[in-house]
Amino acid sequence: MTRTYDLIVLGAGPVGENVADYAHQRGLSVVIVESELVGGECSYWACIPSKAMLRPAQALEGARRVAGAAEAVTGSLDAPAVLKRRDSFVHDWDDSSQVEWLQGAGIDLVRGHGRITGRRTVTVTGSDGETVELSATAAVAVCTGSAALLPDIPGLAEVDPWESREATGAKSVPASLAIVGGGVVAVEMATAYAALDSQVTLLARSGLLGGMEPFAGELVGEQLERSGVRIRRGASPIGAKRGADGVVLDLGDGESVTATEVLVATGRRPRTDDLGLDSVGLPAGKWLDVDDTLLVRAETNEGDPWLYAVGDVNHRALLTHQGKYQGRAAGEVIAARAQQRAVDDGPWGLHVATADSAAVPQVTFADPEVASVGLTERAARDRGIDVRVVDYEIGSVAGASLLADGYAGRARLVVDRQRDVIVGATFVGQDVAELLHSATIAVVGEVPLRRLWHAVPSYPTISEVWLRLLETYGRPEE
Ligand SMILES: Cc1cc2nc3c(=O)[nH]c(=O)nc-3n(C[C@H](O)[C@H](O)[C@H](O)COP(=O)(O)OP(=O)(O)OC[C@H]3O[C@@H](n4cnc5c(N)ncnc54)[C@H](O)[C@@H]3O)c2cc1C
Ligand SMILES: NC(=O)c1ccc[n+]([C@@H]2O[C@H](COP(=O)([O-])OP(=O)(O)OC[C@H]3O[C@@H](n4cnc5c(N)ncnc54)[C@H](O)[C@@H]3O)[C@@H](O)[C@H]2O)c1
Repeated sequence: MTRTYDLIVLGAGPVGENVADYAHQRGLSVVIVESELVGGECSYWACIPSKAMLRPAQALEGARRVAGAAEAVTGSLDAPAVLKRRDSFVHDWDDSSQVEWLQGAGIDLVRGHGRITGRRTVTVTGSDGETVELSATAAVAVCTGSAALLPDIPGLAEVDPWESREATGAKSVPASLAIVGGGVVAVEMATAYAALDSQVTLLARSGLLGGMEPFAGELVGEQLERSGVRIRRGASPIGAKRGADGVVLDLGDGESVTATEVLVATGRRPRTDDLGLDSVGLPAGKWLDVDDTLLVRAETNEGDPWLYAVGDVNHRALLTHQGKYQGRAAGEVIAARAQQRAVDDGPWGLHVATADSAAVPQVTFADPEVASVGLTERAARDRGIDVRVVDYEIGSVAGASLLADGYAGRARLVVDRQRDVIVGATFVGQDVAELLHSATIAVVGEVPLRRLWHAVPSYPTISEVWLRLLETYGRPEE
């Protein structure tokens, strides 16, 4: 028998949960389909366990940088205790509390692998092979996320490399770890494992943290090297094999790297390969291209929109908070269209994810932290914006020097001169993560610099860097 709902959500990661919740709050009946754990990658194998592993290192380093406290720190991290605390944050990979939340929110759950079988229909195959047929009156939202992408390097798959799941879920710390990649996963895991006393080698083909302001990768790289990480810039393996001493990566220039384990952190692929997309004329294994209302741009939606893609799977911004933001818009717009209410789909409307292209915030939890929002200088210039950039050394701010002896960090504002507004901001330094939302509000709110002079930062906090940046930019003309 087919079960009918207004909305079927495929994937109960953070994004699917938000689509389901917001649509349900507007009166739609909703079923969510999950093949693994309710809470998704973020809760069990990504954001939460990685940050739980990084926080003890950050606390320890924080104390080491304050004379008086530093003398009280006599040892290194207790790896089993760090991993035990990580386990508590992922509830030992048990999703009962999140299932309880779904029940409380009035959302039905069907466990199993969902496949689209035609317009508004889905078949779910459970782990016992039993199937459940679902049909939607309004929409199907694909929120199936992404998985690690393994590059086509001869021998790599055969050495059973770690992907992000193994790195965030490890039960012990390998004596040495080679990391392929120089992006966020590579940098965060290098930080965590180096602090846990693993000998880490980073193979960063195109440097560190590409796509961010160049000084972010430079400052993070310098600190990683100070903490004992070997960084091989421009290096990428051309072959891999497992020997008696661990994995041997051939760098192709006569050199090789040997490590107990190798972590491959070279990006993501969409989880659309076994989703039945061909039944509605879409190719398998590709990112799903969407408009600002998260509606898939495809023939199947012409005249009768029903298929949405939200979160990582649409490749707009592979971040939990940004996917959840999309999820709120998608849940609302699906309900509005189902109830024939007006759709507010102009820029910054209730039913769109405008910030995806203008103001994506991200914190990389390395040492130093990298907190950025909006456009880098380069991206702003590429968009033809009349840009002026101001930089300031955060260590010169009283709040920063009190926070840590010898505080090192830098802030940058990217200003659109014509409109007198900030289009991008980057802060690199210890404990700058919580500073980021002020910049996000300035970018999204398009607050004129002239007005920002009236936003007075408290003394003595790191926020005073805002004032220093404005002073560096210059007081407005009368
Ligand atoms: C190591 C690591 C650390 C990260 N840290 C951060 C961070 O600190 N901050 C941040 O913002 N982002 C972080 N990210 C990114 C973040 O994890 C993703 O952006 C986020 O998980 C995307 O959410 P989602 O709901 O789109 O997908 P997912 O979280 O991947 O959830 C998708 C769900 O769909 C289910 N599913 C897939 N196919 C099917 C199917 N056919 N049927 C039924 N269910 C299906 C999956 O089992 C999964 O539960 C990190 C990523 C990694 C890899
Ligand atoms: N704190 C956070 O917000 C956080 C943390 C982790 C991950 N994430 C998200 O997860 C996503 C995935 O992160 P990621 O680090 O895996 O991907 P990424 O796209 O950020 O970085 C991939 C890196 O791998 C390198 N690379 C690609 N192919 C390679 C090859 N064949 N050989 C050597 N190097 C190669 C690239 O040059 C790049 O440096 C990101 O989009 C990120 O936003 C966010």
